[in-house]
Amino acid sequence: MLKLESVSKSYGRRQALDRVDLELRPGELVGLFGENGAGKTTLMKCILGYLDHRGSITLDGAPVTRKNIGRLSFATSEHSFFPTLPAEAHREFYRLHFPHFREKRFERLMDFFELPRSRELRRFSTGQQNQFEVILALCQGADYILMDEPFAGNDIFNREDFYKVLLGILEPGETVLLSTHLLEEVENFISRAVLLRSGKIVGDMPMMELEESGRSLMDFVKEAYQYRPDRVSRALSDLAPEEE
Ligand SMILES: Nc1ncnc2c1ncn2[C@@H]1O[C@H](COP(=O)(O)OP(=O)(O)OP(=O)(O)O)[C@@H](O)[C@H]1O
Repeated sequence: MLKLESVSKSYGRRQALDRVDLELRPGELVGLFGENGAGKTTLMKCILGYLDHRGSITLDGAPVTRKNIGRLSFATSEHSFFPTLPAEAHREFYRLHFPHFREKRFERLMDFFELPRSRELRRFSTGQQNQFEVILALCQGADYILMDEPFAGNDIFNREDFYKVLLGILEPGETVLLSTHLLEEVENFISRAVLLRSGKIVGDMPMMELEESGRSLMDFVKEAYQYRPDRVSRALSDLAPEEE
């Protein structure tokens, strides 16, 4: 289990995470939602040890260190691959460095996205780079796969099909934490929804429970955020040019 206890993070005076408690259990597919600046990326970077923070983060009871960091993988739109290497060189690198590298899955996903194996990554389109970033995170052999808006800029056909493929290939013990703004697209993929607002968890709901209550993910997010439908009309009337 990946466990966060009272995790807080500030950038100078700006508090990005405020005493976050969160447990991710093996096999869960968790959607992490929240408005721009809610703290989703910061949360993932704290889990990965990229950022100093207060509070505790443990993997099966042990702090995240060089010893167990390989159990976590990360796909980010900031990209973490080597731009001057082709896909096939990444496959070799991962095979050498990650004992649980999933080579068969790598080949299948490369075929699914129809990515060229011998072209340097910097010559991929942004969408293809995102796809490759996700492939690496899924094939590293990690138990906890963190994905931070992995498909920002990708076309809808690839994204929707991809979530179906993902459901088919994930093994029971693999856990996914996926941050995205595209609620409808992942509604049928995730098993649990976690909502962040101003660095605090304001909602945490198993999708089964949500379905049983007859509400959609969007309903849940709007409730938790106390969404105000009059916000747009108010902003427009405030911003409208004054009459002479
Ligand atoms: N390097 C940084 N320096 C200062 N403030 C930062 C830095 N990174 C993030 N922040 C601030 O921390 C808060 C949380 O940012 P974060 O990027 O984690 O949000 P997010 O939920 O991922 O947003 P988005 O959906 O827009 O990607 C925001 O107020 C942001 O301005």
